[in-house]
Amino acid sequence: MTQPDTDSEPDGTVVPFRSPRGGAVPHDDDTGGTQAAQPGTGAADGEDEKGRQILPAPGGGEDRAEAVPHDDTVLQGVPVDRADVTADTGTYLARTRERMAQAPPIVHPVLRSRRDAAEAAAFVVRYNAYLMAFHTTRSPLYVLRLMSHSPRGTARLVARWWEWVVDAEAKPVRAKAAGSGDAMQWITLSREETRRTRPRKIASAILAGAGMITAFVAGVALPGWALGAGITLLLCGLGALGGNPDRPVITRFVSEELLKPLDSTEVVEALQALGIAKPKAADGGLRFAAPIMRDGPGWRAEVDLPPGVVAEKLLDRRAELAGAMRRPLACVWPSVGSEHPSRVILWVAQKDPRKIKRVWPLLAEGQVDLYAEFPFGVTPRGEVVPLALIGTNMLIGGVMGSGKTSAVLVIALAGALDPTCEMHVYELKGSGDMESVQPVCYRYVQGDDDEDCEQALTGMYALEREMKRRKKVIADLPVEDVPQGRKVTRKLAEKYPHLKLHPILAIFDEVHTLFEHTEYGSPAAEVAGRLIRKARAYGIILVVTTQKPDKDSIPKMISDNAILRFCLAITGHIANDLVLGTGMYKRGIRANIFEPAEGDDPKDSGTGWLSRSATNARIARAYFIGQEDAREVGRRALALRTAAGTLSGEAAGETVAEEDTSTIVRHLWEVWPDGAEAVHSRDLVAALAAYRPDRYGAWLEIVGTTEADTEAKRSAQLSAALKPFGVPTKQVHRRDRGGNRKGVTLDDLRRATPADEDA
Ligand SMILES: Nc1ncnc2c1ncn2[C@@H]1O[C@H](COP(=O)(O)OP(=O)(O)OP(=O)(O)O)[C@@H](O)[C@H]1O
Repeated sequence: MTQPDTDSEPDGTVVPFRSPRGGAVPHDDDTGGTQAAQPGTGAADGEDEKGRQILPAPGGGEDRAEAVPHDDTVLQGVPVDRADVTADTGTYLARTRERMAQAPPIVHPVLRSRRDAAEAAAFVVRYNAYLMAFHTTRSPLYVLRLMSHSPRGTARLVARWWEWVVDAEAKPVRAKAAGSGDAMQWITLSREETRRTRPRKIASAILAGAGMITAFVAGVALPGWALGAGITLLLCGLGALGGNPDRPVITRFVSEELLKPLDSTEVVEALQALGIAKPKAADGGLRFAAPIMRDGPGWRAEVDLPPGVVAEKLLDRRAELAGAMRRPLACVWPSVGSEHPSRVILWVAQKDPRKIKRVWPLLAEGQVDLYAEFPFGVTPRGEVVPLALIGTNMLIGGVMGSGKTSAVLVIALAGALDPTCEMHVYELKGSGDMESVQPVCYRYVQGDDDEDCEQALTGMYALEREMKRRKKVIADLPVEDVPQGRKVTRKLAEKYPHLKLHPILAIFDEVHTLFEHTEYGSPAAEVAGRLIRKARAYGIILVVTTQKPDKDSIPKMISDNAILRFCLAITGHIANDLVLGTGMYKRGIRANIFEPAEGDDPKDSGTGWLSRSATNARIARAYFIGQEDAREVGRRALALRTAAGTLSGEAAGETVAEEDTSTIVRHLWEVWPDGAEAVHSRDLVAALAAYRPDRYGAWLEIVGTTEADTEAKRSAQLSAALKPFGVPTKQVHRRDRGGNRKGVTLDDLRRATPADEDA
């Protein structure tokens, strides 16, 4: 398909034609654009035939009646699209600039990157070697096929020779002369025929004789192999003359999906099939912004969709697009271009990425430094996607079979391979997919029962306590040790090993199991919210995964404060934005373009949008590490830690202390003044903070603009914490404590206390 030449002049010539009443209409032959409404075109008054508006002639208004008379006189319109107004794009400079902007690069893109050039060269060599081997193995078949055509070749050769010997070309002329009764002409033609054919007949006889003698001598004198080769050659030669175009001798190598380069016809036809390009136009109303070119291990097309069609439309229909192109889903990657909303960047892989085995570079050897990057996955183009976790936290979301577990396993194994990293793993699916890292974990919990959720909650409390410990020790350090602010850095961790500031990787797989728990869900959401906001500064990396990205399964605090986000296949824009952040769906960062695994077909499993922000989002497929390989890595990690002496917690055979999971209701009973029917929130907050500073001490740090505001804010914290347990705060009167104030009544507290708990 050729592209429209945007630089050329309009094709048509503008000719004067009659006004509705027969008057000639003047035209502006520079632009070709000044045309008046023709009779029968249906164009409205004040519009040309293309619907462009025509203004009344200068001096319009009152004078319009004169300028556009209702008789045969000429229409004096001035086009809205005036040549002088659009002159900017018409000048040589403007046109040349536009041309230059679209000019192909001087150095072919493949040659710009050493990696691309090497890959292209290797590919060409591989391809030609393959072709050679392919045809060489089939050459005996080709010879047989050729020989099978030899009878037809012989017949063709004999027929042609005979026609030449008898001068068959001249036969109709001689027959005509014989029919016309012109004796002189006939005699002349006969003589001529004899003169031409006699030497041919003699030559043929000699050749036939020589041929027979040669055949006889060869048959007698030549060895069998030479005779055989000669006959084969002769038959092949005759076979070549008897070729049939419908039965080619050479097997053509055709691969629909593998090597078919992307071309504009394919793009246009696919978009037409989807109803996005115009059905009848040869170019589908599309415009190719740049020539289709090789881009890494695939091709890249930049297409402007027809006016009014936005590129986002195509994102939602990736599977249909791949179907229309007859290419595997994993090969077709549309994205929205940055120039304007109708620009599509279509990247098509040359080979199905799922069939390219990508091995995690750390599978067989190597260690990880969690303060630096480690390989997490690959882009559809095959580029390695690194991940740096220190100073961040991560939210991974996706439907069942989207590949969350395998993605988080890469992270867990990376953590395991850093001997300094303390691993806390809560695998709340209970499938055992993370067992490979258990031997190196400080704390490992697997299962989705109540006690597993309880342990996950206590784990969160323990992390919060550790965070506070680190915060305190860092706050006590001299300022020159923390020039970049009071946070954990590698330098700090190495300088003060006794302070134990090593990285902690805490993974909560399928965390919705915990957040949805009737008893532990609410306190877990609270503590997780605090951890996700603050822990990263202290070297504690929180990674949570969920297969239920909805507001009940991911607390707002987490979806709002997650830094790294990996959104695998999901359904709908709400889930998309919960995992990736508000507004991402609108910006075209859409994870509903991925398909989760179906049966044995992994489809897009493991593939998702990895983002830090809207401008830093890319599609990545996490490395897939099979369970056997993962166990091998786990064994290596154990050996590394044993050698480094960094095994701790359960991995070192210690019993990790059980945390207190008692609820705020229990704590209220502990601090409740004997005999009081009601207690003010202000007093309860102070009592709770004194009783359990690790849990409630933070409330006293809340400060408002006035004393009353401070009190109100702290009381609000208490109300929020009691709400999940059904304990309301309301106006209560205590004469001895300042009269009317917000507080809790003993009755309400009793009602919220489980029957088996002794008040
Ligand atoms: N990166 C990947 N590359 C190739 N295949 C993958 C990848 N990740 C996952 N798969 C395939 O998809 C299947 C489902 O993956 P996984 O169990 O990780 O999904 P999940 O989202 O955790 O599912 P569920 O929520 O049901 O536990 C795996 O069995 C595997 O075959």
